[in-house]
Amino acid sequence: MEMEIVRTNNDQSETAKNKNEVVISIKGLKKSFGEKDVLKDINLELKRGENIVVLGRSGTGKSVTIQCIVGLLKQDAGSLTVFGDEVADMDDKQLKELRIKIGFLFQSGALYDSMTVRENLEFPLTRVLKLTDQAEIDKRVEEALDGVGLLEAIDKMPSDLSGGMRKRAGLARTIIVNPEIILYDEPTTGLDPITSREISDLILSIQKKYKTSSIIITHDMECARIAADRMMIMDNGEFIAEGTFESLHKSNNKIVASFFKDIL
Ligand SMILES: Nc1ncnc2c1ncn2[C@@H]1O[C@H](COP(=O)(O)OP(=O)(O)OP(=O)(O)O)[C@@H](O)[C@H]1O
Repeated sequence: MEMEIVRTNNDQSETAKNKNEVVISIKGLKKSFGEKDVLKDINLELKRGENIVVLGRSGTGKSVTIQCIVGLLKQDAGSLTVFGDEVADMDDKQLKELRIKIGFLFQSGALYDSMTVRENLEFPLTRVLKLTDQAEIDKRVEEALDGVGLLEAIDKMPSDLSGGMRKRAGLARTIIVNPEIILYDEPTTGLDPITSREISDLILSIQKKYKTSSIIITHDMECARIAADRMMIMDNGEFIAEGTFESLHKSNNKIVASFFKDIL
């Protein structure tokens, strides 16, 4: 299918103009499971400092793409590089290093229920970065929690937190190892509209503060409006359109328009 590229004069944002380094490059990616061709021809370039929102109907291949990026799945054909290195060729040591550079925020926030918020945040510092200096660990835990506005909950258990607070804690645990790239899988799912908005604002402020590059998979159009520098629409294993929120909003493509049907 021909990709529809919708652009407006505003597309050359500061981000696009100044930061042309490509951090993730995906070319002609294909992945099948048995008879089912899930990824047919995925092409994407994530630039340094950029937030890309990926929209797509259920079962269209978004999660499979993310799993290829972190090396949990291997493509059948095509190329996928992160900072110039082909992920499919990486050995276990290189994959470990890759997964430190790429933070991943799961839908649930993925906190350990039996640990306090503090212990949840210490975990990647001691287990992944192998830090041992308790003063440094405390400082980083407090800074990360402060960055997501959750310092007061440091000694709480996850079960004592609201859904929005759990997301914040999950986000703090993602940023604490200073990832250069963050992959968000449905970051606002299950939250009320006001809390969703707060999380979307936080995703934007993390991009600015930590200079991260992100791919955000979401069905939440408000999240897309707030956090996306660029949006890409996936359908049936391919991207069929890309552009800013405003430019895609004007698209006549039926699939693209279906995502914007409730947007004024
Ligand atoms: N490990 C696997 N083995 C077999 N089939 C799989 C596997 N992983 C994904 N699939 C199939 O690939 C297709 C795309 O799945 P994927 O999870 O990427 O969809 P998605 O776009 O993320 O959807 P959603 O929005 O529902 O999360 C689905 O039909 C799914 O059943």
